[in-house]
Amino acid sequence: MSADIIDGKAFAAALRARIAGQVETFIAAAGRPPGLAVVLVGEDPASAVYVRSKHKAVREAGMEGFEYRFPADVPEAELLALVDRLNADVNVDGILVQLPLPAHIDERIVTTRIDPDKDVDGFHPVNAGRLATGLHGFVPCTPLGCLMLLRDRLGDLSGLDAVVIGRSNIVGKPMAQLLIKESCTVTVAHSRTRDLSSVVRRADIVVAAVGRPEMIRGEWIKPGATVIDVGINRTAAGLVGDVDFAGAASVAAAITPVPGGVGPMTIAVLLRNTLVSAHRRAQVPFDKDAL
Ligand SMILES: NC(=O)C1=CN([C@@H]2O[C@H](COP(=O)(O)OP(=O)(O)OC[C@H]3O[C@@H](n4cnc5c(N)ncnc54)[C@H](OP(=O)(O)O)[C@@H]3O)[C@@H](O)[C@H]2O)C=CC1
Ligand SMILES: Nc1nc(=O)c2c([nH]1)NC[C@@H]1CN(c3ccc(C(=O)N[C@@H](CCC(=O)O)C(=O)O)cc3)C=[N+]21
Ligand SMILES: [Mg+2]
Repeated sequence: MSADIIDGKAFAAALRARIAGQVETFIAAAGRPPGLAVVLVGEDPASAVYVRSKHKAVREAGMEGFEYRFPADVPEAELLALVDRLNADVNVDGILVQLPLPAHIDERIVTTRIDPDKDVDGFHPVNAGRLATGLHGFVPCTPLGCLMLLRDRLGDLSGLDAVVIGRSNIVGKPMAQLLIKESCTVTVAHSRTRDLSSVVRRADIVVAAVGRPEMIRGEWIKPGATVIDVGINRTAAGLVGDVDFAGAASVAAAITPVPGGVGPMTIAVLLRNTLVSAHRRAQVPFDKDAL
């Protein structure tokens, strides 16, 4: 193995410590803590684990967490009524409805009901549009976390060839938007891409967000590339990413592990977005780029 391992867990811990410091300053100025509401529908064990670790991180940062749980068969209208109440609650700066939702609930309707200025997930179409057009708004946590790791590692990304594998609204598309903004030459691959290995082969930056265990092979990676593995796959062998880690690590310059790479960044950026939201809503000045 020759690649450096990008320690997302350590980077996220340092970011969370800086956030905790800024939370104290915010409380002194605003007289209340930043508040994040997390809504969980159903009993999916993986979702329950994420929600618990989000909550722990919220409290450790000195923020206030509001947690709501519904049974899997909750009517959509009841969920929307909660979103309306949270939109109106002055102590709530951020609202996160854990996805996926049960099949009888339309995720688009729920996501679109959240006030875009409390949408710390960055999933509302208004925030997607803001990102696409260069306006201020919330950027989805996972892609922004990936970008922070890339900038920390590579500095200026301009002119680099980047390939994003996956085109979901929550990871692939916003990741591509961020890399375009960084002046990378961006290719977005997906299930209909022909000859994925050749597409990956030319990339200086590979971001894998597919949801298929170890499908991005080490032999596809250009020597010296930086590999960001977003995938979280539970297999008999344990938690693995979308990248063949051992194979890729023998040719890449740097690679994120799973676990301990992108996942912890997602949670740290969620806290960051909530802190930014609190400052905006309370009209307390804040330099988010200094975090
Ligand atoms: N670490 C973290 O914080 C997070 C991790 N994740 C993980 O990231 C992964 C992706 O998540 P998400 O974007 O929500 O997933 P989706 O299932 O929404 O999207 C998967 C994407 O991968 C593409 N794809 C599927 N099969 C192939 C293939 N054989 N070749 C090329 N592309 C393919 C799909 O293409 P098409 O559009 O054509 O169907 C689609 O665009 C998952 O493992 C998920 O668990 C997700 C969010 C946060
Ligand atoms: N509204 C919404 N917002 C989300 O941001 C959201 C969501 N729904 N639904 C599910 C996905 C997935 N996601 C992860 C968060 C943290 C880890 C994480 O902390 N992973 C650790 C440990 C993983 C483990 O042990 O299970 C790691 O990779 O090291 C992973 C994945 C957020 N998501
Ligand atoms: Mg659904």
